[in-house]
Amino acid sequence: MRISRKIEIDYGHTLPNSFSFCNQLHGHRGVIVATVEGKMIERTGGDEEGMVMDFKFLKEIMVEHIHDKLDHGFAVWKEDHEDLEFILKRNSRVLITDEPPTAECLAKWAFNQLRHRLPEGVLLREVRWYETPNNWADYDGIQ
Ligand SMILES: Nc1nc2c(c(=O)[nH]1)N=C([C@H](O)[C@H](O)COP(=O)(O)OP(=O)(O)OP(=O)(O)O)CN2
Repeated sequence: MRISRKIEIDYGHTLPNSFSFCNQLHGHRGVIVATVEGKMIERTGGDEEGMVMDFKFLKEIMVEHIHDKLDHGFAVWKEDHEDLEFILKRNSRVLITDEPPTAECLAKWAFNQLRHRLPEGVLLREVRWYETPNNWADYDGIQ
């Protein structure tokens, strides 16, 4: 059985090598959907009976490890020295990425933020990162 939880964050980024306006400092309303898989809990009378895991706990993990790291912050590529220097002076919430902070990169980052933080028996299957309502990336831990 698979269940999914969505959170939304506001963040800035830039793709300095992009030929389009994506090379500007700009912001997005990011939507992140985590899909987890497990068996429905059968403990009779338990508070998670009939659930893979409580949506509430999945939300808490996503808020702590994704929202609270990037909401109202800025994602900057470690090789983008000029912007990195400016953003580190200006912002207290900065996510420094190994690759340009595309939707693909951020989906992978979010997946790795969650993968080892789920309850026993619950597997993270996929993270979907919407950069805009029309553009998104899916990462399943493999490619
Ligand atoms: N594979 C990727 N391509 C692009 C990425 C990305 O992360 N991965 N990012 C961008 C830009 O940052 C930008 O946010 C996308 O802009 P745009 O295509 O204009 O998005 P819209 O949804 O506003 O476009 P509509 O045409 O209005 O749907 C570029 N490429």
